[in-house]
Amino acid sequence: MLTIKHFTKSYKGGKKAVDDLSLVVERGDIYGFIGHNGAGKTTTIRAVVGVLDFEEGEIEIDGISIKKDPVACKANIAYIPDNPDLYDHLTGIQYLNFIGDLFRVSKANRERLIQKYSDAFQLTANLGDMISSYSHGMKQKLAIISALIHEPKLLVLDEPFVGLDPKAAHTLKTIMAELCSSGGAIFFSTHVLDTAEKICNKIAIIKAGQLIAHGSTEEVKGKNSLEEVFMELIDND
Ligand SMILES: Nc1ncnc2c1ncn2[C@@H]1O[C@H](COP(=O)(O)OP(=O)(O)OP(=O)(O)O)[C@@H](O)[C@H]1O
Repeated sequence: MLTIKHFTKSYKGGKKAVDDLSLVVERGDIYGFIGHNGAGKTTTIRAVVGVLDFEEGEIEIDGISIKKDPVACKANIAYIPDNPDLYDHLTGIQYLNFIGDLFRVSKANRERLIQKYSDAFQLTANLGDMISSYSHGMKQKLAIISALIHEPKLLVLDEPFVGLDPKAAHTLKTIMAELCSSGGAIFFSTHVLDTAEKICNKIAIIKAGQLIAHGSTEEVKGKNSLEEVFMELIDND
């Protein structure tokens, strides 16, 4: 579903933010991407979803290069950034319809999916309100719903649990599991290690731009907790 081969990215004037990173996300995977602040998670994620240029390496979605055919790739991806920038002057429902138009979602599917996900996130009553009146968590929920209405094969999320209340976090976990059991895949960054340990079948740990562990959650953590393994790997130079 997602193949990253030797991805390397340097920002202007800086050292390598990500150095020779390779990993594969397969259909059905909930793949957690963890690392300390500044490790290179957002850089990798932004390159995967085609909003950040890169010179070295290759990224493919379902065998299609994100560099060569970004439009075809983006049709299959939904991306929720860590701080979604929504249009404040629209209402929630106007925004969802705007995204639905962009991805050419049929009227029937759009209505069904908006209903399903806004009910699940308890946002239905607020869809007629201006986004400018939403709390941070409500904006986060709207961004998640907008990502789901075009039924992406690959859902890419940057820190999705930040700002969500416990019920919304639980709803998101359920939706993530649903998407993967119906043949989709998820690649997401998080600092919430116990959630990653519980819901991910695969984990990658990045440190200072380099992948220092990746594989099935059992392989990566062994008999320890993910937090213990993470602390040990991050502290060892
Ligand atoms: N636009 C930019 N210009 C220059 N350097 C950048 C830019 N964006 C990120 N960096 C640098 O690249 C490195 C990786 O940053 P990145 O945002 O990918 O980390 P992260 O793992 O997502 O961190 P966090 O957990 O804090 O969100 C850091 O050293 C950061 O300072």
